[in-house]
Parts: sequence; structure tokens; C-alpha cells
Amino acid sequence: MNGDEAANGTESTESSGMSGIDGVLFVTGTGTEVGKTVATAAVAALALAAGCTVAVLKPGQTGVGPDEAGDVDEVCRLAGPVHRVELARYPEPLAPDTAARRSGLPTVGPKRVAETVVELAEQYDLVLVEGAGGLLVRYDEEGHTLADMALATAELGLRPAVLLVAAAGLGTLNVTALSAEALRARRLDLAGVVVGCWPAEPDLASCCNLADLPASAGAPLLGVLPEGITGSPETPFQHSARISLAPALGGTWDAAAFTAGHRIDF
Ligand SMILES: Nc1ncnc2c1ncn2[C@@H]1O[C@H](COP(=O)(O)OP(=O)(O)OP(=O)(O)O)[C@@H](O)[C@H]1O
Ligand SMILES: C[C@H](N)[C@H](N)CCCCCC(=O)O
Ligand SMILES: [Mg+2]
Repeated sequence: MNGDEAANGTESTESSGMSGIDGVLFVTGTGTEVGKTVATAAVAALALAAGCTVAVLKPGQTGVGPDEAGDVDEVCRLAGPVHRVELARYPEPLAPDTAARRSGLPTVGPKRVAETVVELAEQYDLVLVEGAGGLLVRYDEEGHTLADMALATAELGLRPAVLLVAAAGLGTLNVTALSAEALRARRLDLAGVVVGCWPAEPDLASCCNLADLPASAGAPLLGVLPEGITGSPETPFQHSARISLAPALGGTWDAAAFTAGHRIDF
């Protein structure tokens, strides 16, 4: 990234093979525990492998004590040397706004997050911002959400894209459609959907969802992370990430072939 690009926010991660993503990716999900951290780590691993520098920002980490590892630490453990930033940490496993209120700790809002993203984007090729839970989870008393943080980032001149991490099975299509609609209503760019944890033995709904998720999202399926990707002693995480994420995210995964291979005929 050159100085001019850093100044006007037009740098691209073409060098990492992430076509269409301009260096800032907000990672949200259809809910909590759907694999956002694992997906963030997979994207980071491929960017690092392509020689990019990567920062990972968690605006509000909840459910973790002062000495415990948070999501940014997990990304580092899985992907390798990323720069880690956490703006707030609350011990109770709740939405950030609720956890802040109950703990008496300060909230974190869109302005601070956007300013942090801009600072990081000046220093790192790729900035990944992982939300807590789903897109419209509240971070402060005014009800600001991860979507507001992405909008505030855009207002500062960057072009953030959003990645939606979805659960695999029955129930995911509705939340995917709702999340995509909320993004469209705010004119935020949904880059695509990644299934965070693809079961070893996928059921009928999971298999059908491969074809239906892109329709519900109005955006492509950009990856399917297999169950066990975080703990396979035989397969390095970076290799698993490469074969599980689509070329738009720097991998080799083929959505059409995977979907066809899991089609269940009548
Ligand atoms: N593909 C996968 N293989 C193995 N474990 C997975 C996979 N995806 C998710 N998990 C596990 O499921 C749990 C939830 O995943 P993860 O922490 O990525 O969710 P999250 O969406 O980031 O949750 P949060 O809203 O708390 O940030 C973790 O223990 C994680 O290791
Ligand atoms: C504690 C948990 N793992 C996340 N960090 C926070 C999830 C908040 C979800 C709120 C909700 O949608 O009801
Ligand atoms: Mg997480």
C-alpha cells in the first residue's frame, strides 16, 4: 500500500488475492458462536500467507475475564502474527451494551471504532473487525451496532466490506436474509457468506442451504469451514483455510463444485 492509497483509503488487497475487498472487512454473523472468530482467523491466515500485514480489531469482547484469551488472541493462535486490538472487555457473556451497563465499564461507540480502523488501515494491509454476536447487537446506550461502526468507518473515507458468517443448518436462512436486508438498508456492502462450522455429517437442511444461502443473502457463498478446522493435528490451519475459502477471500474453494457435490436429489 502506498502513502496516497493509505491517505485516501483506496488501497486494495489484490496482492492477497482478496478481490473486491479494499483492506477493511467487518466480520459479522447470524448470531453468537457461529464461527466468526474462526472465519476471521481463516481470512487472516490467507492474507498473512500472501505476505500481507493484518490487524484484528474486536470492538467489544464479552464473556472473558481480564487474564483470559479473547477472540483476537484466538485469531493469533490460529492464523499467526496478527496485530491485536481490543477496545473494551466485559466479564459477563452478554451483549456489549448490557455487559457494560452491568459492570459499570465504559461503552465503545462507532466514532472510536472508526478512528481506530483508520489508524490501523494506515499501518496494516488488511484490517479485520469482528463483531459480538449478530449485526444489530447493541454496543452502547444509544443502541449503536457493528453496522454503525462500519458506516462511521465509511464516513472517514474507507470502504469497508462486510462478511456474514452463517450457521450451517435449519434456521440460518431467515437470519441470513434479515442480516442482508439490514446491510442493504444501510448501503453497506455484503461481500458474501461463509458457513462457520460445516458438520462432518451434514443433514438435509445444511446441504440444501448451500444453494439457498446465496439467494437469501443476495451475495455469494465464499466458504465453508469444516467442523474440526481449529484442532486438526494433521492439517495446518492455513492449508485448511485455503481449501475452505473462495478465491475472493484468497483461497481455492469452489462454491459451485461443493454445492453440486452436496446436492440431495428427490
Ligand atoms: N469450523 C469449526 N471447527 C471447529 N470448531 C469450530 C468451528 N467453528 C466454530 N468452532 C467452535 O465453536 C465455538 C464458537 O466459534 P467462534 O468462537 O468462532 O464463534 P463466534 O461467532 O466468534 O462467537 P462470538 O459471538 O462469541 O464472537 C468455538 O469454540 C469454536 O472453536
Ligand atoms: C458472549 C457471547 N459469546 C458474545 N461475545 C456476545 C453475544 C451477544 C448476543 C446478544 C444477542 O443477540 O442476544
Ligand atoms: Mg468470536
